[in-house]
Amino acid sequence: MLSPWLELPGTADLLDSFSAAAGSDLTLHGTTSDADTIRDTAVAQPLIVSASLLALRAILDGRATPDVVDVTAGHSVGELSAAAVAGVLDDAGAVGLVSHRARAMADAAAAGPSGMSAVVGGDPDEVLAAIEAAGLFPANVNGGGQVVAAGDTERLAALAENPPARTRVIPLPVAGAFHTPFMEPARASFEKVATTWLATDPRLPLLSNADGEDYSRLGEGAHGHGRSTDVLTRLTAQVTAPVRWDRCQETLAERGVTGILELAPGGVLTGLAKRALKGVESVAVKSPDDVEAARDLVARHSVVGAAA
Ligand SMILES: CC(C)(COP(=O)(O)OP(=O)(O)OC[C@H]1O[C@@H](n2cnc3c(N)ncnc32)[C@H](O)[C@@H]1OP(=O)(O)O)[C@@H](O)C(=O)NCCC(=O)NCCSC(=O)CC(=O)O
Repeated sequence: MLSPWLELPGTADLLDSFSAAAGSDLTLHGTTSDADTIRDTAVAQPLIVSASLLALRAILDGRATPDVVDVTAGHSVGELSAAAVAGVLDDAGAVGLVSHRARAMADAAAAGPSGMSAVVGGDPDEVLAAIEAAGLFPANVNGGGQVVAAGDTERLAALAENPPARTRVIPLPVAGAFHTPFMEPARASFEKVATTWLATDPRLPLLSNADGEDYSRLGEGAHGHGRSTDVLTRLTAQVTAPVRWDRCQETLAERGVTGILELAPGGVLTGLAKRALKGVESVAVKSPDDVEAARDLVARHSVVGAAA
């Protein structure tokens, strides 16, 4: 997963700093660990955030993010990467924080057989009703006709056997029912770490998974504490709350976004954007081979980049 990035100058040192922050050997996991090892949530989440941030630094090549990016958002675990893109967390801080999140979620997922399945297509109201009737939760509302159901494994199997009209149910390779009440023990233990984590206010517009709002437009910050506290509070709540990626995409559309860059490992969000944000150009940065296309997209679409 990380081998191609390690061929770029400076990346090995950056990854060493991420390993130190994570308290685990991410270079080993990102290069030679087997698929089962890195599928473990406790390993997967810090690896995903590391891949995103190695890609970001490669694309920026020493430039400051606010000089290039007009707005940023991340999906579930990616919301921590987005917080780093916005400068709320420094890169190693994001990897350190996500490592705590990952261990807490892995522990909570080990409590019983649970999982997640994407429901694609169909009538949105019927899909939500069917998920509820099956005793499951609409964990990720991804837009473009995709809702991820989460909960007990047997109930997910029953939904797949009896899917809502005109839908397909696609099981996801994840260890538990993330973003649902199943994760309450993880939320409670993560909260103790997250709420005191070192953070600063966003330096560019950052959208929240809770409702797609830009943090600079939220009311909480007006009540005596900074935006960084809002971000940490919402990152904690996100562990048990639905990811409203549909609303994040709606905000991107309202802001007139014309180009989207998806950081590594990359691919799922550009896939969703092709359905929900038709006509918006996107590049998924999967390996260093995509960096030139990413820079080209930024050069043609970034408003702040054009001004800088
Ligand atoms: C469901 C996916 C696997 C689908 O990805 P694909 O690359 O296969 O996408 P695709 O576009 O080819 O779609 C697969 C098939 O479904 C069909 N299809 C897709 N979307 C459709 C729609 N809206 N309506 C009708 N059909 C649809 C396609 O036509 C295709 O059919 P055909 O096969 O006939 O061509 C992906 O979008 C995904 O991973 N979504 C879930 C994202 C997510 O929420 N992850 C959970 C993260 S939890 C997490 O991260 C935990 C944490 O917080 O840390």
